[in-house]
Amino acid sequence: MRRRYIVAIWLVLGLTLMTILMYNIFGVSKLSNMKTTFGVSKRNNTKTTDCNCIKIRTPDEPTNITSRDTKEEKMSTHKENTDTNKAAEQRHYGEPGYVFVGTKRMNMFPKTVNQSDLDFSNYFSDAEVKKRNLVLLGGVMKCGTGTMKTFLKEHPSIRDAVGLQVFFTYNFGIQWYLKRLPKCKENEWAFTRCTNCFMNTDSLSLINNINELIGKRLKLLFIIRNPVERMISHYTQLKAGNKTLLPPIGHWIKEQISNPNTSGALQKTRYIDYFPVWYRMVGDKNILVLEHEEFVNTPWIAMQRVEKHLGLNPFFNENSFLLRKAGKYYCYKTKGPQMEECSHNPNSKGRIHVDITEKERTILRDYFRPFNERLFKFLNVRYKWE
Ligand SMILES: Nc1ncnc2c1ncn2[C@@H]1O[C@H](COP(=O)(O)OS(=O)(=O)O)[C@@H](OP(=O)(O)O)[C@H]1O
Repeated sequence: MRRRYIVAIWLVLGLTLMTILMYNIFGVSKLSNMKTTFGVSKRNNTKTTDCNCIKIRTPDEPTNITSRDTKEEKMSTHKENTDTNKAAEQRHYGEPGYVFVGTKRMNMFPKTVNQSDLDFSNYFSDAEVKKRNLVLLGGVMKCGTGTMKTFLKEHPSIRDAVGLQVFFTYNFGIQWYLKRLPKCKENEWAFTRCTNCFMNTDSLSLINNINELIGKRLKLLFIIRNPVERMISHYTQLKAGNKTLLPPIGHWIKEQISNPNTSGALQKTRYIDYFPVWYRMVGDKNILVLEHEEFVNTPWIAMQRVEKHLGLNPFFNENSFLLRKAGKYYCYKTKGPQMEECSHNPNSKGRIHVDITEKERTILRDYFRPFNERLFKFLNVRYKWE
């Protein structure tokens, strides 16, 4: 009899334990939308009842979201543009989420978004939108864009559109961008950079739409660099972030050149493939292309070109910059308590490049020569890139 009681007690205990376990598993499966797909926190795809967040789709987001939402896509560690664009298609506001830019996990969603925020008129009137002057540094990655941003921010007529950096590669809906553009007075410019926009056709169409909305007040800025050096810089950056998987530079170059249409590194460096479409989009007078060597060696000349391009009052001159002893790069000069100082660490950007043989350099040089020739003709310049 006593034995039966003990068995019964064990049964009850067992059943309770099983129920708790089942409940937990069920609960977890309900929350499985917290898993990541395409590097996007799926929390943002859940309905109100599941996670207490609102599913928001802005009018200009693609409509095929639901079919994509159901797919369990494996998260890859390395996301180039194609993947990030796919990711953009299923992005929604809601609880904080994140995206992967390359392998970097970045927070991107505003913490709270009210349903009413969907109403465009909550932000600004049509007339106000037209007051946004935007200057976009559209690339190219590894050509000095970070330093250009540091310098430009010093100009009294430039307003940094902080929240926009890099995000033009994603389609969050046009309001998302417009909302983050600071209001500008007549002679002021909101500035942001988007180094990956250069060869991203989705960015291009998004930017084109924004340009239309702001009354074609968009000016574009690009910095380009000797393609061989840009490739080595690109590889050096990859190497710094991915020490094991990357082949030696010689192999990497061969790999890129045998897959020219899928190599993001080559695409970014074949400048002539993308400039015509940018020029067509904004017209010749709204686009300025600078060259890396000039920017590094005589930043005041490059910055004066930018001022002229934007119709700004002269602010930068040779005296605005400081080259520290044994330093490679100029910085913007400020007055410190005792002496002239740099507004930022000029060595915060710029890596020591990996070694590369002359033969490997020649392979790159030969590959890019015809593209460079076409570019020079297009831009009507000739850089010393050999
Ligand atoms: N102070 C200063 N002045 C002018 N130019 C500078 C400066 N610091 C860095 N650099 C150059 O910028 C290169 C990095 O380019 P980006 O800032 O576009 O890189 S990134 O795309 O944001 O990663 C960087 O490339 P690497 O040296 O190949 O790393 C430099 O050529």
